Amino acid sequence: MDSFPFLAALFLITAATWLISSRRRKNLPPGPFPYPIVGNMLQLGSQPHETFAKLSKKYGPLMSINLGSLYTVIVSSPEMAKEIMHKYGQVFSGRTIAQAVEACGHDKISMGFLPVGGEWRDMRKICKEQMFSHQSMEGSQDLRKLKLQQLLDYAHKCSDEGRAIDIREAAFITTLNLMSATLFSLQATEFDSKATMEFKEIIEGVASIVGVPNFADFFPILRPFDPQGVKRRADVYFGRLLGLIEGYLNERIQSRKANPNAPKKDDFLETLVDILEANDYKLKTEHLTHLMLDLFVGGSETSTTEIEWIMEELMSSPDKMAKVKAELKSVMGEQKVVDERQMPNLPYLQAVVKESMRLHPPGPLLLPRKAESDQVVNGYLIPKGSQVLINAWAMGRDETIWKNPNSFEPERFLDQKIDFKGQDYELIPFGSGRRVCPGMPLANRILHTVTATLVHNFEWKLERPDASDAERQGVLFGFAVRRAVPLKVIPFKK
Ligand code: HEM
Repeated sequence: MDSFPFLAALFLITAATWLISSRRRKNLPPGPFPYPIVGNMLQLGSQPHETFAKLSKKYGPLMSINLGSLYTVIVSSPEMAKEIMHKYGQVFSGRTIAQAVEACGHDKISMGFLPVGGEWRDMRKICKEQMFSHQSMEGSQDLRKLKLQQLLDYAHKCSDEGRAIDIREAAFITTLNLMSATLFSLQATEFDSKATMEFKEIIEGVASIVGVPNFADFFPILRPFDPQGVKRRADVYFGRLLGLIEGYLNERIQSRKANPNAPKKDDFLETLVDILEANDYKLKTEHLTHLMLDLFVGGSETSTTEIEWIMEELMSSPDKMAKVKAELKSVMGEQKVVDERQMPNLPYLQAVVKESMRLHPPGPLLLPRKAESDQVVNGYLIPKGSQVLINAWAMGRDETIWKNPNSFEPERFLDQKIDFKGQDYELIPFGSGRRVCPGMPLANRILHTVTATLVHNFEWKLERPDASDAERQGVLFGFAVRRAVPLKVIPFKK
């Protein structure tokens, strides 16, 4: 019995030494000491992207860690990101599947999680050519204008009552409304209507489950037992959201049958019904309902989080806020809601959005990729099945790439052409390559128009100007990395 601690220590040391030496033997990317069983999980801390950024300074831009039994490679430089997402893009085009994503069989049918193949290609094609094409984005912009007007009305009401607006809350509802307008052309709802609230509750539920660390993802042996109840809860939320989407789709199919000559609507639902009727693709109704789920979940948390960061940065820099206001005034004049066509005339606003994305990419580690086969990158072997995380946050804060990387300086983007569309690897909040975010054209419009509407029409004061910097910059890691304390600001009419 007395010898137990000694034997246990001996076992741990032997296992760790074996893990490290096997890393060296196979020439895997270097990384911190992995403990047996847990690997490096205890080192992650509450902000894994920041921990990885620090570790990569020691171990390099291609570093490996063990998350339980999930072997993971972390990429932290634009050069290595280009290798992974472009040069070897086909190899690293897979996704690791979290247990939550298995809810309602989502992983087997979802564009966001299927491996690159026929079904995935068809859905990407529908998104690119039909839903997010320039033409369909232009076609649905008047519907989005109505939703921005609702945000404006709500802000006026708060201003009249001297009430603070929770920016996250208002951005979430507006984003959902803008997405519902684009996807379903839902009639203008009240700002806090029942339908919007139901969507909001479900999507927040999905995001909170997908964002929570789940032991079963790191120790697959636990998956059948679902020890944290993640899969059970995800089944409920995914089921409710799919039910709502199916309801909208069936309604549209029925109304087409009832009025075959009625004019078509400018929305994605109409496109989906056309696709189902024409049967051009080998896709079933479920592919399309799960696709809608991906779009709603993928688009709302991310956009909402970013709008809150943009407003936070502008509130912290009154001089930059004044510059955006002046630019908006010169372009919009007395007009209240910005027209999406005016975006090219607002270079400073565009620079503000880019700068916020550089400092606060909503998904700092993007969406996990997976190696579909063994691949040597920069002299190191990345074995088949490895999870690959791209640390976009670390690249955005790298002092070898950006001057004053931790300061909010939108001006840096005025005299250079760097964009976040996936070609400039130092700024890739939307990813890059085959799996780059398909919703970028809509996200781009949402971020700019919501910010413009808020900034142009009001002066803003913090509800709690005495809050410390630590409180204001504190973050919560999850599906998207957001402010820990919601930003609350009071609007004043000009
Ligand atoms: C600020 C807003 C947004 C950010 C920062 C963002 C970011 C991302 C990132 C990093 C990826 C993974 C890219 C990769 O692996 O290379 C992604 C994928 C995806 N995004 Fe977005 N996104 C945003 C908005 C949206 C919107 C508005 C939609 C839809 C309406 C959307 C739908 C999706 C989908 C479906 C995927 C999966 C694509 C695939 O795996 O093939 N996202 N997004």
